[in-house]
Amino acid sequence: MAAPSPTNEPLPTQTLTEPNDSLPDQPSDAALTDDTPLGEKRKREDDQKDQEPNPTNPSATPLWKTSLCSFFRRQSGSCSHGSTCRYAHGEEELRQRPDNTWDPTSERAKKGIPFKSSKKKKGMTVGFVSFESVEQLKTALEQLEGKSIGNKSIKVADVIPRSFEKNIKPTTAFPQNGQETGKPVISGDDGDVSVTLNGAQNVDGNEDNSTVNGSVTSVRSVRDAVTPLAHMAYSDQLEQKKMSNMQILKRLTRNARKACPNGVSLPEWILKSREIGGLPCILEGILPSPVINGYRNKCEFSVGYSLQGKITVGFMLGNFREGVTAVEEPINCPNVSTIACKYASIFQEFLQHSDLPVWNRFKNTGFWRQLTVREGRRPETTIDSENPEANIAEVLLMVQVSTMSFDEALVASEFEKLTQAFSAGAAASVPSLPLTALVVQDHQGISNVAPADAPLRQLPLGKEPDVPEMEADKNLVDPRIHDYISNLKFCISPTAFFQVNSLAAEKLYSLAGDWAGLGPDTLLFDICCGTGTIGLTLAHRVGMVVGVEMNASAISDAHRNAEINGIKNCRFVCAKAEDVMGSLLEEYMNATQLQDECQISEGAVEVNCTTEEKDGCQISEGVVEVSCTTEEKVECPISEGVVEVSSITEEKDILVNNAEDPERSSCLSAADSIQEPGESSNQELQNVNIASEGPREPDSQLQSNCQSENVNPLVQRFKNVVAIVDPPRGGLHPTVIKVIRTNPLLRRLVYISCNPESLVANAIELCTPSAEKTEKGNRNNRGWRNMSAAGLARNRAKSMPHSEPFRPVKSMAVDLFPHTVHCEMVMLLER
Ligand SMILES: C[S@@+](CC[C@H](N)C(=O)[O-])C[C@H]1O[C@@H](n2cnc3c(N)ncnc32)[C@H](O)[C@@H]1O
Repeated sequence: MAAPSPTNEPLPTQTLTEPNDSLPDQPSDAALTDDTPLGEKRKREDDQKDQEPNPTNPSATPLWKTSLCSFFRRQSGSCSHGSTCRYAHGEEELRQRPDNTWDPTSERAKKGIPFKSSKKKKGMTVGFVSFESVEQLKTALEQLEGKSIGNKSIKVADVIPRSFEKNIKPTTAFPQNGQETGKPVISGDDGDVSVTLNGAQNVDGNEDNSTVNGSVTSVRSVRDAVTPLAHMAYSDQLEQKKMSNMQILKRLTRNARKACPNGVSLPEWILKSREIGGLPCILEGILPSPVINGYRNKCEFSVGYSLQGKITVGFMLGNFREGVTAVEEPINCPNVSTIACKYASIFQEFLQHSDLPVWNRFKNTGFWRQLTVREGRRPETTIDSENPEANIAEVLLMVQVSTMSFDEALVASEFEKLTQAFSAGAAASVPSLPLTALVVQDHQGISNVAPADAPLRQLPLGKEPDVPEMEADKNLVDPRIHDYISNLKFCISPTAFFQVNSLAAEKLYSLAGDWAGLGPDTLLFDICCGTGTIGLTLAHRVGMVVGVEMNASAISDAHRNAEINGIKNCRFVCAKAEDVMGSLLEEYMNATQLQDECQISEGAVEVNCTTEEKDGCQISEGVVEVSCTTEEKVECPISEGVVEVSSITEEKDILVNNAEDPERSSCLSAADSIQEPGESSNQELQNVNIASEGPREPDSQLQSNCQSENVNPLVQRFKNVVAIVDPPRGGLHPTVIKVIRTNPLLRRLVYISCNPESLVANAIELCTPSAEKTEKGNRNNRGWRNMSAAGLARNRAKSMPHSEPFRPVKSMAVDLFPHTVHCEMVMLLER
């Protein structure tokens, strides 16, 4: 099969839109496109029920038969609703709308504004309209300008034309692609939407000068799209990020003030915020990245067509939602390494001759979708910021494809050619490029963001001399690369999260550790732990780490990382934090309460173990005698007395010897836990504690945790329970926030965020004082759809169970992403 000509891509021209609410039941292809998810029909039926007219007087419903029925048209004149369908079965039945317009997909509407074809994806506020000629386009512009649908106005905007579309009459250069013809696009859920004519809108919306007749005077470069701050000195970039983070942080104060319930006094931190310009706490500054150029250890390159119409591997100039589909080579993007650029270029060259098509974002068809280049560095004590690439020792390539409906033999042969192309390209490069593993990810979804469980297949790069052919073909080798943070080695599998700027991440983690107030008697929860980086780099500073992560490969990496670095005081749980955090905290806190049950008499404490503990921990006597001094009593908040055990040395030794046996690991903890805090060195602790769990299905994981480690006595030795959370861009799940907020023993929380907006939203819930009487959440309230993240958080804060709020203590930005607007934010919350 030949690669399709770029002209097969529908020509993005101009978007024409209106909000959904003006035409709530729009059944045209705009609303029911090929990508209409399952369940849409049902939705439509529901809509229909809502609007069911009186059959004797259909015109009582103003929208009755004002839109064409797409089912009727698609199914060649049949529709299950028959004559009761509220949509028009054909042009004859079609009625004019109350605003005197016609269904824009109808012939009558088209008579008004001629056009060639249109395209819109469900849920998008923009659509694309193509025209037969410049004249047609001009007419449309004139007629559309200033038009409104309902009470919302139509906006017309350009999309960036690809150069092969420039100065060529669309009628001759771009034959109709045979789909979605003759339909203007109607959509939008938030009011104004744009009509895109032969060009693409700029992300910023103000730099583009592309014109409607297809000649572009200026479009944004890939450098500007990917690294918009690259034109500034690095010190100015830092200043800009600091200022913008300050503005975002101020929202926390404003929103928490707003959300503070009537009759409850404003917390001290809000009152004091006036002294620091409205900030919720001091922003200590911004930590610069140790490396400014070529720092990204992971780049995801899209496959598509350039402005010149050439198959290209690189970055999109904007996003699809904005009508931008052009992909440009990653040249001059200072955050990308030359190694990554070279691999993009090798792949691009390969695609020019491939027999399989590149992915078409409009039609959701094609084969080649994306190339991910992941780099692993050598350990290094001194940072060569001038030449960070000198340290790159390993490269993992992951090519995303959509194999559906392609011939297996053809696919296999293309994969073979791909392997050869990468291997030859890497070897031919001067100096040669590292190439550790090549993986193919099969993904059918609309966007390139594949689910964590999308099938992966490793392509053998060459046969190991001592590996039999069969084995090599079975891809037995684990496709992983390695990187180093804080002198620890990290194993990274293809889909596991790993900070893209490892050297700056090192700074981030150590700052988080410094703020978390760690010590040998600290139990650290590393929530959203990925490959275990935070917990493992801080493990030597705490008694124990419990990491929670939903990505099974990342958890498996975390286990391996603990092992290769000889760290034994970590337990990793593979589950969604919202599913297990409640139980995990309960598990540890329950154990704490057991200690509270200790009876202190004359400085001696008797710890009564439950039968379960006895069985689990093999403390045969069932009673352990401990003694404590008055002074120690004051120091130990858990048992009101620091426990000292004199008679279990032997027991401990036995347990240490069994450290390899996971069944015994909690017993190790038990024995160790009866040590006086600070008595055993942390190293010693590392030698005795092994409590890690392999990746399992998130749901079964929790059960198994609960069953196998009903009460983990290890917690008894911890005075200090701290959480470091590092959630994805969306922030923490509301359940996790609630669990953290309502657990009174969790006094300190370090929040690391790659999106300060979601940090603020989560902090509103964590820091707003409780009302005397908690409001019940209204599940039926659909107003949330239009709420900001902060508004939603304020709303949720009202139904937060009565609990002591946290207060923001300090914050610091850490720049992991030079040349871009992004930056990490760390905030310490205490109560
Ligand atoms: C920003 S990354 C941080 C990873 C890690 N702390 C690090 O620095 O490498 C967020 C991590 O949260 C995980 N994640 C996302 N949603 C989650 C959830 N609901 N429960 C647990 N982990 C989640 C992701 O898989 C990802 O590994």
